[in-house]
Amino acid sequence: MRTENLKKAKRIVIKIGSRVLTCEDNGLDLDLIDGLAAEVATLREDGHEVIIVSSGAVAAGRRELGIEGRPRSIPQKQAAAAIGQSHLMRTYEEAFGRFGHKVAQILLTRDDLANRLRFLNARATLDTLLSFGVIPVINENDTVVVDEIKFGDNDNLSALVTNLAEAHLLVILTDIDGFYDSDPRANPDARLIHLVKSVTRETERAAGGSASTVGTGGMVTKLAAAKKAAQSGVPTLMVNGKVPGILTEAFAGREVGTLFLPARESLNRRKHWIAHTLKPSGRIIVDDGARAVLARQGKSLLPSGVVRVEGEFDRGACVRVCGPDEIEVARGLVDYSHAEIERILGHRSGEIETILGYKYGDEIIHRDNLVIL
Ligand SMILES: Nc1ncnc2c1ncn2[C@@H]1O[C@H](COP(=O)(O)OP(=O)(O)O)[C@@H](O)[C@H]1O
Ligand SMILES: N[C@@H](CCC(=O)OP(=O)(O)O)C(=O)O
Repeated sequence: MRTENLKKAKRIVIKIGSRVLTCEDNGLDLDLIDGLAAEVATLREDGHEVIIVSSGAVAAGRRELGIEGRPRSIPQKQAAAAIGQSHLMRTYEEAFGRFGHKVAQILLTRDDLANRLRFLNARATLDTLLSFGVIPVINENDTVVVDEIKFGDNDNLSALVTNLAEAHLLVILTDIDGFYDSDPRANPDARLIHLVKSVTRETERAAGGSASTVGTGGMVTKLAAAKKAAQSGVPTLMVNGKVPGILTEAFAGREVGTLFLPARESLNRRKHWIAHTLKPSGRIIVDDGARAVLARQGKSLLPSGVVRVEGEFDRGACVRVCGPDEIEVARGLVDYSHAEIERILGHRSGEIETILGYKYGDEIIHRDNLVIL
């Protein structure tokens, strides 16, 4: 099953973490990058298309700037990313150049992917680069991001890129042999899990954060990424990128690292984008009855099931739908603004026009725009 999942993947996203790319002194590990380039070149020869999501800009740049530990302020981090990103690209260019491959830099913010037009543009650019045989190297545009438009970590970004590029496999390279039943740095008896059929709450409880000064998110964000990829119908392989030849071993069918299987029922690309790429701008609290029909019967959300609305948003915005216990059950695009929903909540759909004087439709969120979480 493992070999089949890997071999049949024509388009692969490979995420390389800061911990993999840097040495003890926090500079870029040039030998390691050369080794990875050789392995990726072999994957290309075997007919795979490869997109790299690479971290390491901040780590590489802070050494250049002589900053010890994590950069203390956001402008410091952004300055480190600016200097480190060009260093990173030069290193990839040289490493892949030895195998006759060209690389292309793509820097993204969450805003770029949340806007459907820019999302489709980014997809077309990626397709074009791949059709020219180029290896795209993607990172977050750290120099300009502020909290509101941040992916936050590259694990998350790599899952969104997997959906963007309609890739068939996500590979996460990190500094540990895979996913363990508890953080091996804290528990020496932790056991490596080779196969995760689905990321459940229990799986999530085993994941800890990052102990390093360069990594962001640790295992928590990696599991979240694997879960998002699974929802696109894509498996995720997590292996130790510090081990020379690890990709070759994995693709030869050896049981290395952790394989996360895709969900049996995957979301279509657009619904995945609604659930994971858009940032919700408010909440709609529904009653028990509405929660049950949304979750079990895949129905649209009607005004009669809404009890409260929180936040300010326009028609077309992405919002969270929560049950009476405030736990999020779904996410979707609204057909009415928060102000309109406040006026029609609790009413039957037939009354919308009388209350507002106009009507866009019977639903607050149509089922085509609604994703059950
Ligand atoms: N259950 C777990 N299994 C494996 N690693 C874990 C677990 N919980 C926490 N970790 C930590 O996650 C770290 C990898 O994440 P991180 O430091 O963010 O690296 P990267 O730069 O690759 O993103 C590991 O070094 C490990 O200490
Ligand atoms: N965009 C940042 C990386 C942030 C990040 O998620 O790092 P990591 O957890 O090491 O993948 C950089 O290039 O330094």
